[in-house]
Amino acid sequence: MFRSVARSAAGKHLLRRGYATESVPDRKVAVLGAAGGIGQPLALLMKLNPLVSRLALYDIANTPGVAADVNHVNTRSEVAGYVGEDQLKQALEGCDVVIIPAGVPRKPGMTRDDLFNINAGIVKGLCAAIAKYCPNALVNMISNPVNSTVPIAAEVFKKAGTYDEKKLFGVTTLDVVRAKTFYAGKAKANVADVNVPVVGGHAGITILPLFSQATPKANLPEEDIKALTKRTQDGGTEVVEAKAGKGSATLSMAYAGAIFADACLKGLNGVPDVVECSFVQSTVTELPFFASKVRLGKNGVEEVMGLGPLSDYEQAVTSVAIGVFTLAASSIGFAVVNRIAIP
Ligand SMILES: NC(=O)C1=CN([C@@H]2O[C@H](COP(=O)(O)OP(=O)(O)OC[C@H]3O[C@@H](n4cnc5c(N)ncnc54)[C@H](O)[C@@H]3O)[C@@H](O)[C@H]2O)C=CC1
Ligand SMILES: O=C([O-])CC(=O)C(=O)O
Repeated sequence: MFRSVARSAAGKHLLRRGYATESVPDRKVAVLGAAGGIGQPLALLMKLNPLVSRLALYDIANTPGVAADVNHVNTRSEVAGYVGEDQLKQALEGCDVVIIPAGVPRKPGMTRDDLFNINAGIVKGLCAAIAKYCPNALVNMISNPVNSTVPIAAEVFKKAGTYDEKKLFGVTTLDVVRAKTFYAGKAKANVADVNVPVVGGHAGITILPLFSQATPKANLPEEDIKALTKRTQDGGTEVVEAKAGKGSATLSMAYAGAIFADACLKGLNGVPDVVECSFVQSTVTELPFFASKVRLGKNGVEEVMGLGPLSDYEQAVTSVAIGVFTLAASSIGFAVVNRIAIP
């Protein structure tokens, strides 16, 4: 449904923000896990996004308060809070984009895989509801371990007969955000001008920043590239340790999640050349899911882009990461089939 807002206050705001269109489509976005550490700032950032007309905030507790709070912000969207499974249907119906940061975060000493048992069950339940109530929505999976929660979501959607590989995304934008920040610091570049693709997955050495393709070019020495790569791969752990038991990245993740959801909305609205890195179904390597640059369009993924030219170092770390993935894939398969009862 299209609603002309060009002459309204919201329309003028959109024009000022560079979203110049005669009419802006109505778009409903849901955040599942909206009362959490990521969910709350992400709810605020999505409320600030002029492309959103309805914002549904769902959690198992506390969303009425978050929704009442965020709803007073002076932007276009109407915000509603939904709490508990009974209200999941209402939260999801009519959604164009569903963002999932529901699930437990890491504590120091844990890997993302340690979250699997709890988060796989949470994601499975939420995806079953998505299949039922908004099967055409783009799903932005934030819950960890992303390398496993995305294949689990795919399995749930396949069983429900709603799977569309163009509509399922593992959100790896925080890896890109970190790679840009760290590179800008080392290259003494303005971070706003920096671009760094990050491919692979979202855990330790599966996170592969491609600094050889970073712009602006800085010709950093090999040891700097190795240090930047390691820092990007360990970025999540850096935050987990600094928070010392109080969770993992929330604010930078909300920022990254908002960037990715905005890109999805722009793609849906037909904005050309919207490209972000994401963990998607892929034929770029032999692995079924892999993060790489993805062109977003009116149906979600329009093109999964290749890796481009890799340096010798990047080729070596990519081979190692693919090995790790292949090993893990057997356990993901086992988990999906045997440990998680797919409806
Ligand atoms: N993809 C990425 O780059 C990143 C992913 N994460 C992951 O995001 C997830 C959330 O992290 P935080 O927000 O810090 O955790 P949190 O514990 O602060 O919030 C999680 C929220 O999920 C809710 N929740 C639990 N079960 C639910 C269900 N069945 N339905 C709806 N909501 C449910 C909880 O009530 C809570 O409000 C974690 O798994 C974390 O590892 C965190 C940072 C980066
Ligand atoms: O490290 C974690 O557990 C959370 C996360 O995925 C990140 O910050 O990249």
